[in-house]
Amino acid sequence: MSFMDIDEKIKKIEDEIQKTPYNKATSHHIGKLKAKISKLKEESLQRKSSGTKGKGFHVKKTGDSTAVLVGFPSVGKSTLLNELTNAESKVGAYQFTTLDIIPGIMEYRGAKIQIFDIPGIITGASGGKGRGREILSVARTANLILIVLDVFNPQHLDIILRELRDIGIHPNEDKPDVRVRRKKLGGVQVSATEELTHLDETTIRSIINEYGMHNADVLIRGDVTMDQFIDALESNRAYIPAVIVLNKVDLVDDTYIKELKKTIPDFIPISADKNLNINYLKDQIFENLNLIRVYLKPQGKKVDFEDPLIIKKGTSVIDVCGKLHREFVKNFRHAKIWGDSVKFPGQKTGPDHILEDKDILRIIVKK
Ligand SMILES: Nc1nc2c(ncn2[C@@H]2O[C@H](COP(=O)(O)OP(=O)(O)OP(=O)(O)O)[C@@H](O)[C@H]2O)c(=O)[nH]1
Repeated sequence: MSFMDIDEKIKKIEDEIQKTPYNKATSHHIGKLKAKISKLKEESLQRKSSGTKGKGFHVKKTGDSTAVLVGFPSVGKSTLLNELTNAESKVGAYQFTTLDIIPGIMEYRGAKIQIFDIPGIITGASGGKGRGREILSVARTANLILIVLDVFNPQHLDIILRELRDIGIHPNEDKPDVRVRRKKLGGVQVSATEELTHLDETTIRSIINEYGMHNADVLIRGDVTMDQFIDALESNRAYIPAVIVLNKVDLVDDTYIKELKKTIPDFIPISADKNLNINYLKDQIFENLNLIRVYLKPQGKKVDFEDPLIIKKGTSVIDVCGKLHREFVKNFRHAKIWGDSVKFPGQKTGPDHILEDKDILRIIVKK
């Protein structure tokens, strides 16, 4: 099947969905059609990326975590990258100055966060859509997406979100909790932990069948929608937190910003050029990456406040031991902690204790 065939096929099925009234009796049919579309889109994506293999949008990751800047040309991504990081990205007074992926390192609260600038989301006539998508797929590998909007073009947000979704990225969404276990016999058995208001068993079966499974146990947690259920069956989905950044606010007044707040609920207003609100943005990047700092206190030594260990929120004491040295895991006795995660300073904890930002940690091992 050529690209054209795939696109046409998708269009045809979309038209059919449009024409089909949605009700209990048609739900399973619509589910099947949506699953077909999802599979075709996946096929088209796979081809686009294999076609350009080796041309190199592979970016080396360094640092504790990575974020990527996504936006239209000339919204000020290069300027912002230069403000946030040590990179020296070219800033152009015309569009399309950024043609490569430019990485920079932002040092903040002792963490080294790698930030990529990728070319504007619409890459223009020469780039073509396929290449644009290819580049955009770099976002898939990031831990955080920074959607950069120009203050005069807030409507770009919807386009960006759609483009991201088209390549399987779901910004700010939780991964649907759906487990499917194939079996040899017994048909499709569905169990759910709560009432499903968007899906019935026939629809679930029809979708599962479309994916070539006729015997399987399906366990669903949460009231998932039909689209979420289909997404859960695709392996290629990325659920990544995103922050919306509104740049060039130096060009408008407060009333303008207030108006925008009515249509875009959550954005961070900044001016990359005039250095407005950049520190707050750094703070929000750190927060949304879900990072915390832990200061280590080696036995008989002072706390190392200079070089904190940067870890993910939710990390336990024993996970930290694993990062440091396997001896700490093997000979772990207990930990002593000073900070927000404990009731009193120097409290003894076990291996499963979850650390919090700015905790001081001392690991005590068996002699
Ligand atoms: N007034 C104002 N101008 C800005 C701001 N940030 C960037 N600019 C200007 O906007 C223009 C585009 O900035 P770039 O940083 O090159 O934009 P870009 O998004 O990297 O553009 P591409 O490389 O084409 O993708 C330049 O003339 C910048 O000086 C800002 O906060 N306020």
